[in-house]
Amino acid sequence: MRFLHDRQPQHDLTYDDVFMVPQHSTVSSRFDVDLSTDDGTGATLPLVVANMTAVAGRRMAETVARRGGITVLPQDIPVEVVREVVAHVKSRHLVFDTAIELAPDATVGDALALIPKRAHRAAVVVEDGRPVGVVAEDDCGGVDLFTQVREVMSRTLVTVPADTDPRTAFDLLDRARVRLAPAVDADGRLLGVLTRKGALRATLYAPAVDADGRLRVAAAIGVNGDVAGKAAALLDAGVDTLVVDTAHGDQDRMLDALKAVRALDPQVPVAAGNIVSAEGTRELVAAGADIVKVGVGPGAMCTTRMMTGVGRPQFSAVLECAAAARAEGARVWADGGVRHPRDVALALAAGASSVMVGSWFAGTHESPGDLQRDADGRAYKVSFGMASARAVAHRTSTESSYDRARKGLYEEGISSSRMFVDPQRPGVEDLIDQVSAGVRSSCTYAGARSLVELHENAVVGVQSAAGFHEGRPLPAGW
Ligand SMILES: NC(=O)C1=CN([C@@H]2O[C@H](COP(=O)(O)OP(=O)(O)OC[C@H]3O[C@@H](n4cnc5c(N)ncnc54)[C@H](OP(=O)(O)O)[C@@H]3O)[C@@H](O)[C@H]2O)C=CC1
Ligand SMILES: Nc1nc2c(ncn2[C@@H]2O[C@H](COP(=O)(O)O)[C@@H](O)[C@H]2O)c(=O)[nH]1
Ligand SMILES: [K+]
Repeated sequence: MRFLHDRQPQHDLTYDDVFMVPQHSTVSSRFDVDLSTDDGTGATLPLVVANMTAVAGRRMAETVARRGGITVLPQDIPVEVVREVVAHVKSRHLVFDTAIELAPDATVGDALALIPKRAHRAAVVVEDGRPVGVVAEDDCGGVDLFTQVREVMSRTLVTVPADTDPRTAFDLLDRARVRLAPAVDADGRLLGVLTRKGALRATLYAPAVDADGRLRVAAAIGVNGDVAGKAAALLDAGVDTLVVDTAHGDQDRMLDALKAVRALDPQVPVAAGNIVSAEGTRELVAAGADIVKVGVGPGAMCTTRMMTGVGRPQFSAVLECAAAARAEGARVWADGGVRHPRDVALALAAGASSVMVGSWFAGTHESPGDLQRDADGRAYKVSFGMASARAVAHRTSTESSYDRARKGLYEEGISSSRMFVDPQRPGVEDLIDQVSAGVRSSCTYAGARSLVELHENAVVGVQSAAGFHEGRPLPAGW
């Protein structure tokens, strides 16, 4: 990446401060762009879901890995639960979404409680392991909550045989004019659900899979306690990337933690952070990090900059740290502050191998929280920061009352925020579609067929607030 007219900026910049200038391109289609990362994680899409309790759970991990990204399970989850989640994610089908299964005598109330947990917004009614009907939200209107689902389900079933290729499945669903169909094995047993969009996506994305062809998932540990023991347990559980995470990554505890993890000879990439300087990057790489997590203060749930005055505008932090990491053969993830596809493209242009997203993905069906509605009926999920009083209280629940009270003083995150679900893009895959479309397009504007070429070719200029404002759409006119 170079700056327009080779003018070096006089101050640090964030995503809103910069823009990319189109370059001559020989890439004739956005579908010709390869978005695979080169950081050893096996991701075919440069997105990492942040290790935040309100964002990253099993459902998110499965869905994002199916489209090529990676989810980092938070450090606050007990190891035995991580083990169970990893096994679950690795048992998921690479094409079909996991169905909500209901017995015919389950109630409409059961269906309505479970359907919001799936972006495809339906449940499959199953008898002896075989689908006998589908219940969508619309089928549940105007009946008592204790009505059995067998009375409201649609019985005209289109099923997709297991070995159908996604393009054929798309045509099958299109011709049958159904939005979704249960997928079945040769004995007619339920394997999952395929929507028309899911079939289309299966032709566009490649799942992030391990050497055995199973979906990949990462997990985080902190820098306190028995770091080696916890890391060994996570590796044994089968995590595909280990993330060592703390607010101030450039500290002795982190270097000790990294050395302890390295001593285990993990056969998976190790990410560590957070830092925002070239020196910090070099230290973490020297201590054993393959990937360095960059970002202090840009996160949506993060109050660090207001509390401490510490941090660094994220675009400059990523640019400097990515150069330092690449010089040592390592990579960086740009962590935090991503609110638009453009932010992802700019972080990749600056040299990040992948981009971490937290809060933006909290407001989707796949995040762990329950869907709630405000007084105007707008759907939302609750999000909170990992250094918020809420998260700290949870993390320290086994410590003495005195220690908990002491730690409770150092709050650097928001404890409760409403992340509204975009009615046009309620699922994380809808947001992934948007990011992937935006970044593929950025690459062709930069004449790049891959993310490496995007970083090499990108020409970035600095803009005023008016320049940024000019780029915003005006859906309501002016
Ligand atoms: N990217 C960002 O900007 C930030 C991210 N976070 C996220 O919050 C989560 C919790 O992280 P964290 O607060 O580090 O908690 P941890 O439980 O990981 O503890 C951090 C350790 O570092 C010590 N420490 C020393 N200086 C600091 C400092 N300035 N800030 C925090 N800890 C310090 C703490 O000791 P003692 O408590 O005795 O001081 C403690 O032992 C992580 O997921 C992290 O990524 C949190 C803040 C900023
Ligand atoms: N200072 C704090 N930073 C936090 C907290 N919880 C998470 N984070 C950081 O934010 C990113 C995600 O950023 P987002 O803009 O996509 O939400 C995450 O990976 C952490 O680095 C917190 O409580 N305080
Ligand atoms: K912030």
